[in-house]
Amino acid sequence: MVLDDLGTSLRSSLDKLQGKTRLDEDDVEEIVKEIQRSLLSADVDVSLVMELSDSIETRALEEEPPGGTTARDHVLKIVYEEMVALVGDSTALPLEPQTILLAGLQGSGKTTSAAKMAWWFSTKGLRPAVIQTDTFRPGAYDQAEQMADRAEVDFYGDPDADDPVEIAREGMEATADADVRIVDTAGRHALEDDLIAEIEEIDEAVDPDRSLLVLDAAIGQGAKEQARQFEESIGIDGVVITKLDGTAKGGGALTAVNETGSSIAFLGSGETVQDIERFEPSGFISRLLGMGDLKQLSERVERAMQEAGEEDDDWDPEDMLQGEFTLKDMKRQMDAMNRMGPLDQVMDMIPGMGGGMMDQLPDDAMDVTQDRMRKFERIMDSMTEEELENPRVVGQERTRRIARGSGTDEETVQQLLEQHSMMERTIQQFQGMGEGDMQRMMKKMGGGGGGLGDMMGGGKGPF
Ligand SMILES: Nc1nc2c(ncn2[C@@H]2O[C@H](COP(=O)(O)OP(=O)(O)OP(=O)(O)O)[C@@H](O)[C@H]2O)c(=O)[nH]1
Repeated sequence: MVLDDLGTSLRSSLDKLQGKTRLDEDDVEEIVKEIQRSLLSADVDVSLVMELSDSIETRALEEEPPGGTTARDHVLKIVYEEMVALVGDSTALPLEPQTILLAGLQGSGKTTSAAKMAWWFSTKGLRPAVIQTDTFRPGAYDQAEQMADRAEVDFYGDPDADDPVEIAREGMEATADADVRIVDTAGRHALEDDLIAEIEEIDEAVDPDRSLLVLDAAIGQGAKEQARQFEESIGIDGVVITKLDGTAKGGGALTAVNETGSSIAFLGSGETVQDIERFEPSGFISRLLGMGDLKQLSERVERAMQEAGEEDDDWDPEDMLQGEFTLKDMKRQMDAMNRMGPLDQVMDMIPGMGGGMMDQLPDDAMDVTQDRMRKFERIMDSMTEEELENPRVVGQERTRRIARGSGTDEETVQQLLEQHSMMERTIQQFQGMGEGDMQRMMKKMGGGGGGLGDMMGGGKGPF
């Protein structure tokens, strides 16, 4: 993930301030050095690193912490504010009808991002369309069409035409019904003059509301020059960072954001159309600093719950908070969890659980959890309807039968039943609460006591 290393090292130097009420120059110097080291090793441009660390240093030494604030919280707040300002302190893309032009070098991920963004807008109730103008790369048309199909969004392209400007113009007419039009353009190996001339013409033809620069997270120092050129030719309003699922550090993208005076718009982290997140500066930096990101988490939970419910017409998550919590409900919750994405990503969004906690778990801890979830699923598949509805009927004999039928052992069946009663107790506590208060629910999840947090190994459950 971008600047992962920065998050980890910052947290450890901030932790050294624990208990202190006053900061001395040595403390500040140490933290600033840590920040510089991490940013530079993440490929952020040197002058930008100096600028950022200077302002953190000055503020940490000059600003008086408000009464009652510890030295650690004071520095954390300053680092947070400066980092948010660095990545762009507003959300680059409003949720409204608009035309978006995508620019970037070959292979940066424009075509994939066009479909992903279209999918994202469609989940927000807008009608998107992708317009493919890449006549340069053979196969670009088919790839774009297939991805738009997977995203279930409108698509326009013309495999027989060879003038991208003409395709763009016709595409705008053909997609007049769409709310959000995303115009994909051709990339080249490097910033050649003809690429710039072509994108300027497309820019003129479609007159976009926003132009976004698509950057591979692996790009290093080259980002600055690229950003400058695109900024000069078409004006850049935001950056889409792709391939964050790889090992890249993403520092170059931050440099591009700074160079264009824009913000990060989207983060791409995989090859399927759903692997995208709208960038929210405060949430992102909170996550980086180990403060959690409740907003993203609640979006994911909501989506996963919806998807799990779509396949099961009789199920309404609200019911769970009213009546009994059966093993069937638990199974649905597990399904929903599986849909939320890799557990370590989800964990990072939970306050108090993310931010480095994962680093401290043994490497195979998550595998054990996933493995356990799969076993639980098999066990539930071997249970009768009656047992699923009322697990209390499962005595020793039935436990033996279920263990045999599911190819697991009696101990695991027992653990499942214990897990269920723990979750049932937690759900019963929720039943007394007001309407879906995510914040409190998440606290529960993170704090142990039988909720989803336990299922992920966060509490004292059987994992
Ligand atoms: N792992 C991963 N792969 C990605 C991501 N985004 C794009 N890719 C892959 O990167 C490759 C290039 O992506 P494209 O979307 O074709 O890139 P492009 O910028 O349209 O390329 P040109 O049309 O040649 O300019 C493809 O194999 C994509 O599947 C991502 O977020 N994660």
